[in-house]
This record gives sequence, structure tokens and C-alpha cells, in this order.
Amino acid sequence: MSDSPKAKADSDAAWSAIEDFDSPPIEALFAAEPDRVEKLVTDVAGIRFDWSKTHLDKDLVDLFVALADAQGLKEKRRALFAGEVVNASEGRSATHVAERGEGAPEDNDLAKAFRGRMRSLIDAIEAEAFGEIDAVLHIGIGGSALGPALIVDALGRGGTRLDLRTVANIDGEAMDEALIGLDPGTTLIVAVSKTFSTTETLSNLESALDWLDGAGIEDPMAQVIAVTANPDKAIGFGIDETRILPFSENVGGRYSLWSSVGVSIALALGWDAYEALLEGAAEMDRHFKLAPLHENAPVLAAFSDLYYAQNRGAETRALFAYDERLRLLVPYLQQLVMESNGKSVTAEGQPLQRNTSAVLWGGVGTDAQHAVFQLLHQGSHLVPLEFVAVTENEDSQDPRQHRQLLLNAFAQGAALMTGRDHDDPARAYPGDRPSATVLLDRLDARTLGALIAFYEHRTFVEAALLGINPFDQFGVELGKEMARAVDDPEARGEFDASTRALIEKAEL
Ligand SMILES: O=P(O)(O)OC[C@H]1O[C@](O)(CO)[C@@H](O)[C@@H]1O
Repeated sequence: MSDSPKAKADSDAAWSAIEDFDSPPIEALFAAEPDRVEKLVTDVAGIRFDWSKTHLDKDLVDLFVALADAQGLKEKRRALFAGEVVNASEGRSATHVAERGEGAPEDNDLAKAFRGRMRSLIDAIEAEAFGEIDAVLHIGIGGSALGPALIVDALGRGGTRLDLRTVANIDGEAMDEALIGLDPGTTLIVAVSKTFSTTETLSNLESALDWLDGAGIEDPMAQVIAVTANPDKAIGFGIDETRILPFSENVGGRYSLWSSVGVSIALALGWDAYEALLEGAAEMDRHFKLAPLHENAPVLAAFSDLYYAQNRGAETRALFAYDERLRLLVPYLQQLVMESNGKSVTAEGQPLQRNTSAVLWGGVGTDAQHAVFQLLHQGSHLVPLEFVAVTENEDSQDPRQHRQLLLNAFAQGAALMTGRDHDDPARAYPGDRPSATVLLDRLDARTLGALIAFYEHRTFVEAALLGINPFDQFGVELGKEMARAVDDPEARGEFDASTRALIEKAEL
């Protein structure tokens, strides 16, 4: 899309039409539209996306399609898959789709070459080139840790080939916990950092090397592999080039689990699982690329997100995984959504004239029903909900419980929508509260890959319609700089009285 006056006028007109739209209650929409479930339910890659219990209807979807046209969504999508510069502020493309073989041919080839290198290193590890290895300590933070942690926690419950531990925080407590029961002689350290300059990761890597050294390991550095888009820095740290797995700097950290960052996934779950993850994501890529906008799962979900954030003043949205295996889904998505779309300027650097992306929060059902659902049913805030559940779970300890889990998820969606009248206002439920349900046939690598790609594309569509760049994250820099400055006695004097007093109190 160009930022020409005409494009801006079209976009403003499309937004105005959406803002003026008066949506009937969801139950009235069900009564008026007999085919509502067919229209707002999409089945893709073994996942059902049911957006029928939201205020989307044909008219509202049409208005958002007009906005998508005005904002050049199709052109932006084409540019993403073609490997063109879509991250203008950093002058980069965003090639996570190429990691799944769905990008531009040269980007797909590069990803394939890096994957080949990763495969060779895994083969070497499995052939005991590093001696006997029974555990991996994965060191990384944010996008360099959340993905592998989610995938292995979700899929590795029946047992993993290696014991995978993840450590992110710059807190010795985190490292102590990660090391419990590990044998320094048989633990491989996987240090993951796109920039290889993140304080937490480098500090944890030094701690891990001290741990190996303290245990009498002759050459601790020989037990380390590095995954990075900045190999020179890793070499500078002392890691041998042959033990470095590079990936493209055009793969954003929060989109990086598909790249060499996934080495810990492949080590823990096996190569076939890692490839199935990529294939599932590629299937979602093709759906996103090819399905008409009004039948496109990530697009419809983004329309709904924007409708509630812009029209109904929803400042948050909540996601509850009705499956313990997906307990790390919310932290993973919080980075994806909030680091991508928590912006206040457009891609052209102009102030964003509307609300930024909603805050995403959530947890696991049914636990959350007994803790936070009171507010969701009766509180004054409107919080659009999303339930994520899995139809089959053959491994569940007790199939009766799995049945109850699903029934609860579905009943909550119905209760939020219908509400209930009561003479006593304290016992009345207003209803007309929107929810979406994402129902996976089963939880395997392929389906999980598709699920995560769905969230990536939904985030991209939201950004496209808001006109922001989802691929930079300058908002994290100031705090990092100030943390360095506050450690410098000379620079400290420049800080405010409260911060200086806290430092004094903690005797730092
Ligand atoms: O992989 P790196 O470069 O260590 O960065 C880790 C994380 O830190 C961030 O840069 C935020 O500070 C994220 O975007 C990123 O995923």
C-alpha cells in the first residue's frame, strides 16, 4: 500500500464505516443467520477455528474486507511471502515463512542449507561426537527460548530422547533449578541468541561454563553449541565455528523456532517431529496465502480482534488453553502479539490514530474458571475470550476427565454468550460476551505447527490493518540501556531520586 492521500482517505473511510457499525447481540445474529456456523467456522490443518460466537457477521466482515483492501493487505501478504522488505524500520524482510519452504526460492534455499547444517550437527551429537549426551541445557530468552520450551512441554510428555532444560532469566535461582539432577559430563549446552549479545543469555552461558569447570570438565567450551544470526560474536565468545548453527538475520526472534533455534526441539523430540512442525506451519501458510479473506482463519480472527479493540474499547483479550500440555501457549503468544503489535506509530512513523493491539493474557482451564472467570462473566470490562482445546487425548490419564475438560470449555463459551436474567442483579449475567474456540483434532507436531503459524499470520494481519510494522521492537531498548547506565556509578547521578534511593537501599 502506498501512503498516498487517496490510500489514506480510503483507509479512513473504511475505518469510519467500521466505527459506525452497530452490531446486534450475538444471539440475535445466530437467529438471523441460519448458516452462521458454516460462515464463521474454518477447518484448516486439523484445527477448527470457530469465530461464530463473536459479533462478526457478513456485513461487518465485508466492512473489514474493504479496510483490508484500503490497507493493501493482499499486497503486504504477497510482499511477506516474496521475501521483500516488510520490516522497513530495519530495512529487512521477514523470512520465517521460508523456514517452512513457503518463502521466496532463494530464502527457502538458504533456510534449507542452514537446516542441513543443523541436521549434520544433530547426527554428530547422536553419534556421540560430544561423548555420551543425555541432557540439553537450552540457554536463551524471549524468542530464543519460548518456542522450544512450548513445543517440548506440549509434545514431550510421553518422554523425550534427551532431558531438555531451559533457562532464560538473569537470576541464579533459575539456573539452579534448571541444573537440578543434571550430570555435567553428559549435558550439552545449547546457547541461543539471535544477536549473541543479550546480557541474560551471555551471563547464563558463563554460569553454565563455570558449572562445567567446577565439575572438573577439561574443556567446557567443547560442550557448547551456539545458535545465532551473528556467528562472529559467538566465535568472539570462544565457540568453535564448527559448533555454531547460523540462521538468517531476517528471521525475527519471536518467529525463530522454525529455524536453527529449533535444534533443541529436534534433539528432544526427534527430526521427524521437527519436520512435521514445519509442515503443519506450511499448511497454514498456504491457507493464509490462498483462501479468500472472508474464509481465511487468521484474517477473520484479526478482524474480530480489531473490532473489539477499536469499536468496543476492549483493552485486553484472554486465551485459555483447556489442555495442560498447552500451558506455555499464553507466554509464547504474549511475546508474539505484544512485541509485534504493541506500537504507537505507523510503519511510516506517523502517530497511530487508534488503539494499539489489545493486551493478551490468560491461563489454563478449568483452573482459571475458579479464579478469574467471575470478572469475565460479570465484570464491567469487555474481554473477548479464546478457548483452545484438543478433541482427542489418548494419553490422558483418565479419559472421563478429558471429556469434562472439553465440556467445560464449550459450556463457558455458551454461558458468556447467553448470560442469564435474574431478579437479583448480583446473580444476573449480562451475556453477549464474545468468545472464539480453537479446537485441534489432536495435539501433534503438525497440528501445533499449524496453530502457531495461525497466530503469526493473525498478528501480521492486525498490523497490516493498523498500518504498523510488526517486525521491529525498539520498545525493549531503553530499559536495556538504562540497566547498563544504572550500573555505572558516574551515570547513576543522572537518575531520579526514587531510583537512586532504591539502589542505595539494596546496597548495589
Ligand atoms: O535472541 P536474542 O538476540 O538473544 O534476543 C532475545 C530476545 O530479546 C528481544 O530482543 C527483546 O529484548 C527479543 O526480541 C528477542 O526474542
